Amino acid sequence: MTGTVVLIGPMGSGKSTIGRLLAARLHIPYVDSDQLIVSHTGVDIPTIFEIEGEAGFREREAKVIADLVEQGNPMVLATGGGAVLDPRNRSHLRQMGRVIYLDISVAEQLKRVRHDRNRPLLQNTDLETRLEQLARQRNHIYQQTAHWRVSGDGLRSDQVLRRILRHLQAYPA
Ligand SMILES: Nc1ncnc2c1ncn2[C@@H]1O[C@H](COP(=O)(O)OP(=O)(O)OP(=O)(O)O)[C@@H](O)[C@H]1O
Ligand SMILES: O=C(O)C1=C[C@@H](O)[C@@H](O)[C@H](O)C1
Ligand SMILES: [Mg+2]
Repeated sequence: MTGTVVLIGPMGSGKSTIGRLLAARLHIPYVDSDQLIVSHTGVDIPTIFEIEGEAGFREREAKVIADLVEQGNPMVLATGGGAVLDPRNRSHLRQMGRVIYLDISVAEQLKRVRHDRNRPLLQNTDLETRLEQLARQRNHIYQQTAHWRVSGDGLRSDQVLRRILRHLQAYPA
């Protein structure tokens, strides 16, 4: 049942949290595109946005994802919330393996990201309005990009993990 699993979805949907758990269960490496960008640049994501703008960050993100496709080894890849905006990334992610959309409501997102300072798109703005706007812009893209969607609302990480494992078992690579 192993093969690469890619997690996509909005900020706070749990891609990084569940990605780590899933990789441990599948005994394959965990890779986080946001983390790779941070380790390559040596600065945090807000600093990259400050210096290079969102466009600069997106170019770095596309490069990291293109490099991962080349690797070809099974992994669990947690993507950044905006990775699917670039059509090159959408095609690369589907090439890598099974793409799972972690879906959560804005209400649940609000609870999870309210105090987080590490997400530049959510700073200095009315958080709820911003999250709703992003959801309108992006949710259909997550849906189109993914092979499967799992709703995480009201579920603990271990419960989401169990759902994903059941799905992967039912539909082996
Ligand atoms: N199932 C869950 N129930 C409650 N809280 C959760 C759950 N999954 C993750 N969280 C919490 O929500 C926050 C965001 O989770 P996480 O960083 O995994 O999201 P993400 O999808 O990787 O976001 P980003 O796109 O910004 O990287 C963390 O504080 C995490 O502990
Ligand atoms: O939703 C987004 O556009 C982002 C989500 C984060 O994972 C980071 O990739 C960055 O903060 C941008
Ligand atoms: Mg993350």
